[in-house]
Amino acid sequence: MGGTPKRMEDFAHYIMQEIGYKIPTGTKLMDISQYSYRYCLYKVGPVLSVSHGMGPSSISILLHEIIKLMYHAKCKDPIFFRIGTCGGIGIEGGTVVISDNALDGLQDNNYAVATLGKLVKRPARLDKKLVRELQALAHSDDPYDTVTGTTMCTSDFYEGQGRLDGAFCEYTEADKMAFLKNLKEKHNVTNIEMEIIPFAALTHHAGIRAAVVCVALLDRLRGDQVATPKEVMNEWQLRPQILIARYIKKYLQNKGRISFDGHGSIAVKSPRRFKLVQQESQSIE
Ligand SMILES: O=P(O)(O)O[C@H]1O[C@H](CO)[C@@H](O)[C@H]1O
Ligand SMILES: O=c1cc[nH]c(=O)[nH]1
Repeated sequence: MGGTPKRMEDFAHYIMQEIGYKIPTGTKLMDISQYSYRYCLYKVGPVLSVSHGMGPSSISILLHEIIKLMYHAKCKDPIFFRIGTCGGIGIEGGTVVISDNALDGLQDNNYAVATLGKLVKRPARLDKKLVRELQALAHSDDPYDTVTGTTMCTSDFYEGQGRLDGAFCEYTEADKMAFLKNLKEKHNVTNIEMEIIPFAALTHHAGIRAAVVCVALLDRLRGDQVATPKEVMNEWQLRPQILIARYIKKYLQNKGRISFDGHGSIAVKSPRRFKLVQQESQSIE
């Protein structure tokens, strides 16, 4: 999954080519969800490519629906990926970041949702092994860096990310820089985006392995505006897709029963059923 319908339509076509999936002659890939007018959804064999919009609320709704869909479709061991864009902190534009930890705008690593008038918190955890597997698939001859780091999730692009160029701004450049440097130095934050907290929390709650791979559109220590030309940004947005396609290809070549140990060798593991948790104490298999 990723933010925009266009990216996820492109990914559907790209992954179809990468895994050699054929659809019947005379047919074409369709957006199964086109009449929802909310998200796009493409199915390419064992891969679903779906857009989630912007921000925690949007992805949270989508995740509830996709987790239910996986459950009713009796999927075993699904893996969820978010392929996105982000602002980097102290990294070059074009760098790919695999998230190994998630924090919200208050540097908490829980997803807090007001539920029946009370704040319910769920831990936002990512699968560290999946992070290592993905990092092992970055090629040394890729013409860009692929790094691992903590990702901050905000519910706003402007004030939420300390930008000075929104409609309102009641802090100074110095305040912003102090905030960003503190994120980097004290909390090891490498990048900022807007969905990782619900993504990590809801997949973890369901027992689904999940990872977030984003390309940095800029270095926030150098500015706020995304001034990179469109063609360059479009090329950058392919980078997370390339990494995830490498993973999917390797996974399918090994019949879905593999794990990478980070050194190129493969270990067989048994498939798991994931949980659809309906109440805290009750999980349905
Ligand atoms: O490029 P996507 O996947 O939308 O991700 C990032 O871009 C959007 C903000 O421009 C937010 O959704 C943020 O998380
Ligand atoms: O700075 C950025 C760039 C992309 N997405 C974000 O959320 N922030």
